[in-house]
Amino acid sequence: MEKETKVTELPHIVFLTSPGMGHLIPFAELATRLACHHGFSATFLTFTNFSSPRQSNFLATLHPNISTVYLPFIPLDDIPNNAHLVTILGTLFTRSVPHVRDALVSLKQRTRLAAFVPDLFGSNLLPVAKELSVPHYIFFSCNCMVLLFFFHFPSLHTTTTCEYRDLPEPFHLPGCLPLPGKDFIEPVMDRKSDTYSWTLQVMRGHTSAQGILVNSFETLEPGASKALQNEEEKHPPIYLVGPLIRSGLDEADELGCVEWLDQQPNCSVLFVSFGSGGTLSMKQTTELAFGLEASGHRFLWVVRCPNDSDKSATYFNVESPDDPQNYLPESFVNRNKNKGMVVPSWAPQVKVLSHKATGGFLSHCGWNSTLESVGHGVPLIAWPLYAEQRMNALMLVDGAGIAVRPVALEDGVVERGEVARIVCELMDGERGKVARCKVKELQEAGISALSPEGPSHLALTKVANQWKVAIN
Ligand SMILES: O=c1ccn([C@@H]2O[C@H](COP(=O)(O)OP(=O)(O)O[C@H]3O[C@H](CO)[C@@H](O)[C@H](O)[C@H]3O)[C@@H](O)[C@H]2O)c(=O)[nH]1
Repeated sequence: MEKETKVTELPHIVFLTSPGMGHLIPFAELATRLACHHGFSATFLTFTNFSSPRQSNFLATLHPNISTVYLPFIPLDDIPNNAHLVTILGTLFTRSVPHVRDALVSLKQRTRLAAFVPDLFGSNLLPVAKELSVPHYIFFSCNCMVLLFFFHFPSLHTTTTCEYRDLPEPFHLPGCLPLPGKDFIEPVMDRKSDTYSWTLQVMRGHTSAQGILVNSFETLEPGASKALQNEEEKHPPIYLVGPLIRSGLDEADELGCVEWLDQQPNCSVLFVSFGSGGTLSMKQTTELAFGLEASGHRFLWVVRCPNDSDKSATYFNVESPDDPQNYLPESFVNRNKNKGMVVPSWAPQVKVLSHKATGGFLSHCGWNSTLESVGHGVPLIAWPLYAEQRMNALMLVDGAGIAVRPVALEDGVVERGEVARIVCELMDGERGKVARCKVKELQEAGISALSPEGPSHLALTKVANQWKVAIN
């Protein structure tokens, strides 16, 4: 009889992710693949700060060879309440250095530690692993275009002085569409801010990784992925390992979204959701509600309590405490009960996107949502809110051609008439038809990238083998 390998004998990877489901989900998928297909065990180092029941429940359901270690609580009392997300994360990661060092030392004694892999905010922790002679890589949960931006932006920073929205010409990243300054990632939009300095530091830190795993695949970003390969001598080796998305089978559905979808015609429902952190202003929530209603199309809308100042207000804790009837237009829910379902805070997104009744996705273009939409052949309405989402939207609409985008007024609000127009355009217009065909092609390409002979599977195998060799 074959002897079973003990978990402690397996090569071991330590992951460190920012708080927030948007970062945790793709890491969990990567860890699961490494455990199931490549014989690894793993530990998630997790911040006690901002940990939520949703996150801890999620971590508890992972593969048995994946465990969680909570880092000690890190005081952040000196950070203003209204500090930007990036400032909070930058401070959190920097202050975690001694705790991460302790955890790595201890795991090095107890396991066959093969690599330390933080997310993009953890780039300033790579030197800690280097000091301990632990291989150190980054898992980049955004796309190739954003990674190119990370590599090329620091030189733009030294050669320009104006705010980027005032740049006279778009920024030319190799292999990408010209990028207007107004569409740069949102944390660099104010050069004098703390957030700007943190972002620059995070970007520069990427060059000290021994390799960067990217959650994307060649067919989705042919130009950008090629450009990354062409300039490989300028940065760490890049491994495209995507699209890593969840199967969704284990998603809870307490509010009966699937049951409701079962009663709708094929391809008739627009799913509306802004990821784990996205919130709209009161005015925008009202306009979106009336616009969805006026479109005449069916919809399943994940609603959050409006916030007029912060578009990422629910990032650390997605639960929206208020009853949606308190902030949606009067009798909206009742009036639309035959055609629309409103779900507060959270829906089983992968189950929804994989349902045959779902025909479109109005999304903030978070990269996981984008990959999940592609992975299920669902075309999008691009509605970027913060972070790198404007860059994603540009790529999805003008590059991949799998999304349409509404036109906003000068104050950023998309009015109800425009909402109705764009919903009809996606669900039964010409551009929607083209987007639907293209996204189905990409869906196939994504499946084949991850198949046993596919480039993403082979890229992950290559890194996994390097990690195994390093500990032998
Ligand atoms: O009701 C919901 C809402 C979200 N999700 C899941 O939560 C994840 C959300 O991820 P994403 O779409 O990437 O959005 P964010 O949570 O906003 O992700 C952050 O992290 C991403 C990856 O780094 C970035 O692309 C985003 O801009 C950033 O905001 C996805 O897996 C969704 O399936 C659900 O299951 N149900």
